[in-house]
Amino acid sequence: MSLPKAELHLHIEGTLEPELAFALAARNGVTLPFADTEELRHAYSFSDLQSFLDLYYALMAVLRTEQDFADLADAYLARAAGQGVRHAEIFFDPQAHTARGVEIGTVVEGLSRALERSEERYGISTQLIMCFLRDEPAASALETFEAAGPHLHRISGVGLDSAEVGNPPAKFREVYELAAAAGLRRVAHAGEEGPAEYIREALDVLGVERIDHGLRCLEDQELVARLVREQVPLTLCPLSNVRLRCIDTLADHPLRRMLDAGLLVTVNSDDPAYFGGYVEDNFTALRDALGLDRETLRTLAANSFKAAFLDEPRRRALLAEVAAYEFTD
Ligand SMILES: Nc1ncnc2[nH]cnc12
Ligand SMILES: [Zn+2]
Repeated sequence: MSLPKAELHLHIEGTLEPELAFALAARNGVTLPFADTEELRHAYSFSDLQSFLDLYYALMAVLRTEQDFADLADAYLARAAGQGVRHAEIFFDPQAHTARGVEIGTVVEGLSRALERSEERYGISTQLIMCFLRDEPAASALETFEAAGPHLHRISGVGLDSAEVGNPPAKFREVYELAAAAGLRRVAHAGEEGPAEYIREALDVLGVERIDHGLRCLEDQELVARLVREQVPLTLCPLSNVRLRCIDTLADHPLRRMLDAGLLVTVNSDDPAYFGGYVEDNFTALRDALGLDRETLRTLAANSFKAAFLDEPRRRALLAEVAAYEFTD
């Protein structure tokens, strides 16, 4: 049995494994520009965020029907269950699908079909977070929010992702105001490739409750002090950071320094099909690279539940499971 944990930074489209991509391509009559899964896997070598995003968006061509989205989410949940995940807050990118002629209702209803059965099947509670693509115009985010209107009862929050540099959080002030008025939770990617200033802007202008990545906060000690004081959760993704060359090697990852500074950090997988591991693989790789002891791993698991948008009884129950967990390896 694995250490119980929440996954708070997971793009469902980033869980599309090569085998499922080819199966969906065959089902939908889509031709992929790769001969087979092995050739596709060879393309998983990235120089930066954009080089990954190019492949990530291209492969989405195979996702067309509600059943495709349900199959994608179910495959993720089955794997997550094997990695100790007890709660998952799942990102999706509606504009990447509507731009291809797939309606937002197809995406949300398809994902929800799998999510609705997740507690019963896998013991994983779930929420959906709708992300806006920050390299698209603000008007497109507003249109997306409007199109999501009939499905908002299935969506817990909004997020901001895609190419960060040159697309500051403030560009999305209006749509975040609408989301807040609709009672949605707010998060945003900031400080992955972009500067520390974007983290401050996400907090001050968008009113976010969590920062996705946030790695570059370390360049601004005043900001670090604020994140510690306000206990703003940071959803770190260590294997992603190495694959997208935000850091050179896992041994260089500042996670331990961040914990020691008092930051509320969590460990997540981002796009596990592309970055070489799901969430527990991230825990294990960090443990091995940084020499983390069991109590530090327990702290990281507890942080994931502290940072989650859970109701208090379930948060308490899951924190109790973490406290009682007995390591066997
Ligand atoms: N790591 C990441 N950063 C920004 N946008 C993303 N979309 C999917 N993964 C992402
Ligand atoms: Zn991400």
